[in-house]
Amino acid sequence: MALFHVARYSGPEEAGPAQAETDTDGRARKLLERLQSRARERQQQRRSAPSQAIAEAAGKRRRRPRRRRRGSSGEPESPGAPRRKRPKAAGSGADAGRGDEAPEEGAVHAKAETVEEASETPREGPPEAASGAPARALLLGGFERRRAPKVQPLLPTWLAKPRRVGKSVTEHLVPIQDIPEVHPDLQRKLQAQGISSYFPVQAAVIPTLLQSAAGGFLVGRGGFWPRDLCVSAPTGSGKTLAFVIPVVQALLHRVVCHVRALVVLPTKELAQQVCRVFHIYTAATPLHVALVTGQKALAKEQESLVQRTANGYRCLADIVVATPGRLVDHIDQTPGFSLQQLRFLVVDEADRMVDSMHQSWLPRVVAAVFRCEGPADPCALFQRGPLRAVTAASTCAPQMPLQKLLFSATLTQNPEKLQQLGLYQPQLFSTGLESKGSEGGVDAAEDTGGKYAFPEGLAHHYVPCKLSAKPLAVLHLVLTTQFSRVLCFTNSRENSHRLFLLIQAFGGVSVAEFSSRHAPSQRKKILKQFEQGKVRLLISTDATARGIDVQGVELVVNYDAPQYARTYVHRVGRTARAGRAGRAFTLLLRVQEQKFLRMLAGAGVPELRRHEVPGELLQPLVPRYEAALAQLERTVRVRA
Ligand SMILES: Nc1ncnc2c1ncn2[C@@H]1O[C@H](COP(=O)(O)OP(=O)(O)OP(=O)(O)O)[C@@H](O)[C@H]1O
Repeated sequence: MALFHVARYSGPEEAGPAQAETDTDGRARKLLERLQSRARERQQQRRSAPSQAIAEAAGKRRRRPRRRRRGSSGEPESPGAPRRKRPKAAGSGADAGRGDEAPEEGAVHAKAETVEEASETPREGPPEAASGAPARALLLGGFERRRAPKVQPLLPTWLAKPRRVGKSVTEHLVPIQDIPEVHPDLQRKLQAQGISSYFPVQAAVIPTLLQSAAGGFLVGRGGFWPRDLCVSAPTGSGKTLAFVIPVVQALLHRVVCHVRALVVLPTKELAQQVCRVFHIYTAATPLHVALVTGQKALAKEQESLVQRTANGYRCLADIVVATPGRLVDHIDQTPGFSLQQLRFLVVDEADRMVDSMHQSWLPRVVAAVFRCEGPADPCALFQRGPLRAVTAASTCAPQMPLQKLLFSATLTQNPEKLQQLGLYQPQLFSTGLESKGSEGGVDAAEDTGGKYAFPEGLAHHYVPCKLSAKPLAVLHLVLTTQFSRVLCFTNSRENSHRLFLLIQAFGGVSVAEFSSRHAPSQRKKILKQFEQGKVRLLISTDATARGIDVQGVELVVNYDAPQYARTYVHRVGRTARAGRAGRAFTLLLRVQEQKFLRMLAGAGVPELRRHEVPGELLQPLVPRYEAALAQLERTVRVRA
């Protein structure tokens, strides 16, 4: 498939031939001057040295057996043969011209030998050689270190110049009626969900996708494939509907049920959430949505995907929402499960999914899409094959394209990573503040920086505190703020568990724990309780950091500081969604402060406020906290 061009770095080799020549000339001239000055020094030394020493040195040298000269072929020269011209001495222009790099060790010795040999053999020319001056090997090198030129990031045009999308989800919204391309039934459903306007990312992406799907399941006018889409917009800005609406509309008038849209997400909970949204917008349509995440037994999932008939298998799902592992299981093990009619491949949380490419789920999906069973029928009405050049022959039978749609709040700008997705003429929609690099590297900022966009209603704080005071600080934040739903993140499931037990023992706060310690069904139940407000404080690992949309989360606490800016963006993005307000607090040890502040500055956090929690405020909690600690200790001892 024709990909975008990756020309990532313009290093010194890209400085151009003229520049390279100038560099070489400059170095050659420098070397020549150096050698000439050394020759002058030697001459002066010889003039001042006592003639006796010179004679001795000359005598000693004369006693050494003379080497036999060999031709370049390695054969001894015949006595009658004319003497070949000796290689020029080190100071000659030819050598100087070659000396633009510091020679390797072996090369130095070889050169030294040549120079010594030259001084042994009488020759015409410089008088010092004839006078039998002491031979000294001339070692080249010792050139001053030059700073390597700064590497400029070079982005492909589509990444460097994205289509800008408004960041605010409270201003300049587009009323639903202003995009008449959206089917009236879908408009009605949107309104029934309380949605009267499109958020900026939806207003930009929905019409673009609908236009590219105007040719139904076939390629567009002129035989051209639709472009793949990448969307980078803040957390809670409505990316889900930006793909749900156009996908549902494009499939509305399908006649035969086949898997035509596949949505791949990193976690089961996220897949469930997206599946719920699809169910809302496909209700009262002939479209079927299937969820394959491994939450149910494989056989149960197979029943929702295919049905055995007298003639083979019948597909039961138009839209499949899946996690990558389980999807591959079905490709391998579900008879009759076919992706050969797939039109849309949606990759949500795309940067995370790129990281999981080692599972090779994407090549498996692409292979399943373009799988050819038996010899290709040249008279087939529709053709399916990987992208090729548009020719008269290729356009005579209608083609079915595969369009990839990537969504994330922290979409990677690393072209090498994105290239793994095999995008076709991608188009980027972004709310990002700055592009990390630019086309041609002219105004490139930095290599790995890049700023993320954050929800406008989100206030960022950090709380400096000691390790031992961290649980107390969490309790203080929860008890003093009176927020009804607080999400607290730790870096490991052990930390989550310990903090949960401690706060449970402390009492007074309805608390629950969410991590891979729990079975999927338990996790589902816990999330539901949190959504319903039955649990006030949910202590979680990063399992809920991405995509989870729980209404009414007003406070996010990072009990453990996140290690990466990307993690921070997703964690704090669980609050201040869809234009609402929210607050994020990160507890920091003194040693973490500097690095964390630098990381957030690089990530583009608009304002990070320091929030001191004085010891006096924690003091009233201490007796109960110590009792809880003692109780926890007893519990741990009993379990051990
Ligand atoms: N046009 C709209 N008007 C009002 N609310 C909306 C609109 N579009 C989406 N929402 C609501 O905004 C919330 C966040 O949407 P969504 O989950 O799609 O965000 P997201 O951009 O995918 O976030 P994340 O990056 O965290 O996954 C949801 O509760 C959704 O119902």
